[in-house]
Amino acid sequence: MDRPITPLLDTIAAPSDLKVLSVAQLSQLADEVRAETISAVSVTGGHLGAGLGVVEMTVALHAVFDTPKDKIIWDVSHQCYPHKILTGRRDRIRTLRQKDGLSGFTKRSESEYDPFGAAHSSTSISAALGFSVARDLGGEGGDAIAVIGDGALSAGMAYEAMNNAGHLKKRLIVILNDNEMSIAPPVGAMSSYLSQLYAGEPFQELKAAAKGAVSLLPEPFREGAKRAKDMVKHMTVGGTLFEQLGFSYLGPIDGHDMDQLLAVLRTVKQRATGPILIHAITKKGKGYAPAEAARDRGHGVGKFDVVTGEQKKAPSNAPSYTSVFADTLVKMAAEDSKICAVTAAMPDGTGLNKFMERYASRCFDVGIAEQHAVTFAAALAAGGMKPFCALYSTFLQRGYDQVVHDVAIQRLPVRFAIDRAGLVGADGSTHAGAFDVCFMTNLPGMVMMAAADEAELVRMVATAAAYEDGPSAFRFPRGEGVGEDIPEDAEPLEIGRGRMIREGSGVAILSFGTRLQEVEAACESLAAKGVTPTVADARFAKPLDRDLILRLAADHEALITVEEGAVGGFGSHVAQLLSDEGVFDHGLKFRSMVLPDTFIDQASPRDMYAVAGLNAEDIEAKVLEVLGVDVLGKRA
Ligand SMILES: Cc1ncc(C[n+]2csc(CCOP(=O)(O)OP(=O)(O)O)c2C)c(N)n1
Ligand SMILES: CC(=O)[C@@H](O)[C@H](O)COP(=O)(O)O
Ligand SMILES: [Mg+2]
Repeated sequence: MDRPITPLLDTIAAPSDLKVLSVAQLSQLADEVRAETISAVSVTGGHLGAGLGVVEMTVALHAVFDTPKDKIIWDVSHQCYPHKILTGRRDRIRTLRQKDGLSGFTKRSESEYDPFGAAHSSTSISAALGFSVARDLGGEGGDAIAVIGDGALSAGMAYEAMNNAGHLKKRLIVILNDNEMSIAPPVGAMSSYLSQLYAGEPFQELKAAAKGAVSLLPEPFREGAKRAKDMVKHMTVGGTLFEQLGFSYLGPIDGHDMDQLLAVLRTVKQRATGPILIHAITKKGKGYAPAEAARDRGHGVGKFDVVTGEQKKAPSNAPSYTSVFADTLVKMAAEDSKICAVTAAMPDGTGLNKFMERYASRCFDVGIAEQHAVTFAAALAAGGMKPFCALYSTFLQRGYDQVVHDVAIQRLPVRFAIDRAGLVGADGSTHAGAFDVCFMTNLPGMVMMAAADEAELVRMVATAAAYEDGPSAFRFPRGEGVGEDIPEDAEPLEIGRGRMIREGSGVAILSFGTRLQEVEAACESLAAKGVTPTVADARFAKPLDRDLILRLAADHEALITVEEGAVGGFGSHVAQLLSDEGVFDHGLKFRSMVLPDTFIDQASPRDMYAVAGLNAEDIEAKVLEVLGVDVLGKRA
C-alpha cells in the first residue's frame, strides 16, 4: 500500500527550509505551490498562467540560491505569486491585488525577498547588472538572477542591458523563461530565433561545466545529477546571439524538470564567472488544464471555479471603452484605407485584435516595444498613412522621447489612443494612467482630448482621424462605459471646443474625462442643498476652449476643474490661462481637483479614487468648501 504523502508546504516558513529537501521532495513542493497558486488566484483573480509556468523554477531557485542575499529579479513580476508563497507571504496570498493586500507584483516595500519592483517589462537584466556591479564595488553581496520571459525579450531595454553586461563581464545570471507566449502569441524575428534554438540541434556550452556537476552537488541532490549529465551529453556548441553578446549560453533545458533545473543552477552557482544565460523551456499555465487550454494560457483571469475553470464575470451594463474604440476604428478603416493601427504586444487589451482580423495588412503588433511603436507610427504618418498608435497610458511613458522627438517636433499626425487612462484598480500604481495629460499637453502642437463617455469617445476617434495638422491624442479609462448610445456617423469635433452640460450659478465645474459622471452625481446631491453648479465638459486639454473657460470664470464666483490625472495636466493649463488673462486679479476662486502627489496602491478603481479624493462626495465637498457653504447648505 502507498504511504500517504505528508504535505510539505506547511513546513516551509522561509526559503532556507528548502535546503534540506531532496529532489523528490522539491518536486512535491512544487506541486503543492502550484495548487496553492491556483487556489489563491481563484479567489482573487490575477495573473495565473505566468506563475504556473515558473513553479518548478521558483522552487529550484530558492533551493539553490541564498535569498534574500542572492537576488531574484522577476521581469514584469506578474509570475511572482509562487515566489511570494515561498517567501513568507503565504498567509496573505489570498489578499493578492486587493485593497490593503499583497501587490500583484514584486515590491521592495513588501518584502526583503523582493529586491527590485517591476510591472513594466524588460527591466530585469538592467537591474540584475546594477546589483552585480554594486556587489563588486563593495555594496551588498550575493548573486543577481534575472528571470525574463521570451515576450519581454522583444523590448530594446533587454538588449541595452545585455550589451552592457557583455562588456562589463560581471558575474550575472539571466534565466530566459521561454514559454513561446507573450500575452498574445509572441511576434517578431527574435521569437522565431528562440524557437530555432530549441527546434534544431541543442547546444553544449554546459557540457564541460556539467561534467563536474555531480561532485559539486551535496548528497540529497545527487539523484538528479545523472539525468543532468545525460542531458548535456546531447548538447553541442552553438554561436548563439547571446554568446555573441558576451554571455555563456546554457540550454535549452526543461524548465519543469526539477533534476535539470537543480543540476544546472548548482553548476552555474559554483562555476559562473561572467554573464551567463540559461535558456529554460516552459509552458505558460502549466499544470492547470483550463489555463493551458486558454488562448492566453490564463495570462490574466477573473475569479474562477477551480474545478471547471469557469470565470465569474460581473454582469456588464455597457460595452467597454476599449471595444468602443476598436469597433469605431474598424468601422472607419472600412471607409479610409489610410487608417492603420499599431499595438505594442497588447492586441486584446487595446481591442486591436478586431482590427487585425479585418485588416491584417494595416495592423501591426510590434511586440513589447513602445518606443519603436511610436517612431514606427511617426514614419507611417510621414509616409502618408493615418496611424493610430494604441497604447496604455502607463506604457506610453516608455515612448515619451519618441513622442517628443519623432512625432511632436516633426508635427506628424500620429493619433495616440491612450487606453487605461486614470486609476486602473488591481494592477495598482505601476499601471495607473496618471501622467499622460501632463506629458502630452506640454508638447507644442499636441491636441489632447479625454472622453467623458463612450459616445464622446466615438466622436474623438472621428476627430483624430480627420485631424491632419499634427499629432493628436485621446484618452479613455479601463472598464465599461456608462450606457450612452453610440452615435452612428459621428462628426469630428471642432478642435479646442468644449460643451456645456448644465447651466447653474455660483460655481462652475469644468470636467475633463470620465469624472463627469461623478460631477453629475455631486450636482444631484448639491441640488438638495440649494447649490446648482454650472457644469461643462472641456473635451480638450489642448488647445483649451478659451472662450468657454473665460466665460465660466466671468459668470461665476468659483471655478473648479476635475480630471483623472496628476498635477501639471488639465487644471494646471486652465490655471495658466486664467493667470495669463489676469482673471485671478478680479477675485475668482479657483480649485483644481487632481490625483494626489502619491502613488496609490491597488484597490477597486472606486476605492482608489476615494483615496485620491475624486469621487462625487469629494467634488460635492469641494464645491461647498469653495462657496463657504456648510453641509446643510448655509453660507458660513
Ligand atoms: C513595457 C510594458 N509593455 C507591456 C506590458 C504588458 N505585458 C505584461 S506581461 C506581457 C507579456 C510578457 O510576456 P513574457 O515576458 O514572455 O512573460 P510570460 O507572461 O509569457 O511569462 C505584456 C505584454 C508590460 N508589462 N510592460
Ligand atoms: C502585467 C501586465 O502588464 C498586464 O498583464 C496587465 O496587467 C494587463 O492589464 P489589463 O487587464 O488592464 O489589460
Ligand atoms: Mg512568455
